[in-house]
Amino acid sequence: MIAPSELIINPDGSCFHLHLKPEQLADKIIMVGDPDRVNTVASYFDTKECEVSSREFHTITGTYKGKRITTLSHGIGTDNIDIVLNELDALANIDFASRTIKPIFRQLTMVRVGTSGGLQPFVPVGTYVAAGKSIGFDGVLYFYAGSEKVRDKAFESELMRQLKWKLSGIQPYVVSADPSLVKQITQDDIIRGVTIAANGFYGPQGRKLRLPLADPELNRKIEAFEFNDSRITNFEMESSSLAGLSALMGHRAMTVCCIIAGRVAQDMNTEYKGSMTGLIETVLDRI
Ligand SMILES: O=P(O)(O)O[C@H]1O[C@H](CO)[C@@H](O)[C@H]1O
Ligand SMILES: O=c1cc[nH]c(=O)[nH]1
Repeated sequence: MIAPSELIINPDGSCFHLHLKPEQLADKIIMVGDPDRVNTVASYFDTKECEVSSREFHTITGTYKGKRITTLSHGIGTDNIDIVLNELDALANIDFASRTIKPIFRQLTMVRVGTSGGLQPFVPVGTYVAAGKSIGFDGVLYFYAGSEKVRDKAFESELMRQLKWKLSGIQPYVVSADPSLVKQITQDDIIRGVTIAANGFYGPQGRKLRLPLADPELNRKIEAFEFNDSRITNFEMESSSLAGLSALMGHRAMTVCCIIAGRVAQDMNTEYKGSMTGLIETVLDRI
């Protein structure tokens, strides 16, 4: 039995942060950072079954063209993904009444639809980029046993070498999104890239406002990095722990982003919400 302090169930039978009950979760999940983007995704639904809001976690479950889908916001950062993934997995695979793991595994399919900063001239503002691989600047995955089974050690070594890594205490890790899901969602019209999930928006993505950066050359080295014909395409803030934890748990997950900041051309689309709708429609159709 999993103790009440470890799997926290609210008095209404919902999980601690998401405030969702097991029966409110669909097998297909569209995740977004911004709680308001959940409304955009759900505006395409034909039916709406439930809507729950708690902190930055806003969830709507409904149907789209006959498919039952849950859309939920995870807020910003890989640490939030730790909460969201563990609670979604608990909703699917732990019996809340007996607090025991269910004998039959239920697999979830999760697509995160996010915004991102582009790092190459071939992914200008407005491009959709899927994270075939994610580089985690965070440390969430290291707290779970067996992380080495889902990490790409060769890629990690090459990254440390080419980036002449200087930031002590941070060891970037590399994980893959679910390959069959990436194929299903990207088909032949969405770029498959390598995405850095940074543990911050400013310094960790090489943005200098008032504070100087520890390695001011890091973005230049990231942009020049090349390994096995792949380049690092974009920055966002969740894809690494999403791909890594899902792989450890046995779920299918991936991230696809719309580029809203061109870090090479130094341009920005502050009116990006309109360009997210095309990506949301594509993911709804293909999930
Ligand atoms: O637009 P979302 O989905 O939030 O994604 C990106 O935008 C946020 C930073 O502005 C981070 O969450 C990053 O991953
Ligand atoms: O530059 C960007 C834009 C959106 N989200 C990020 O994390 N970085």
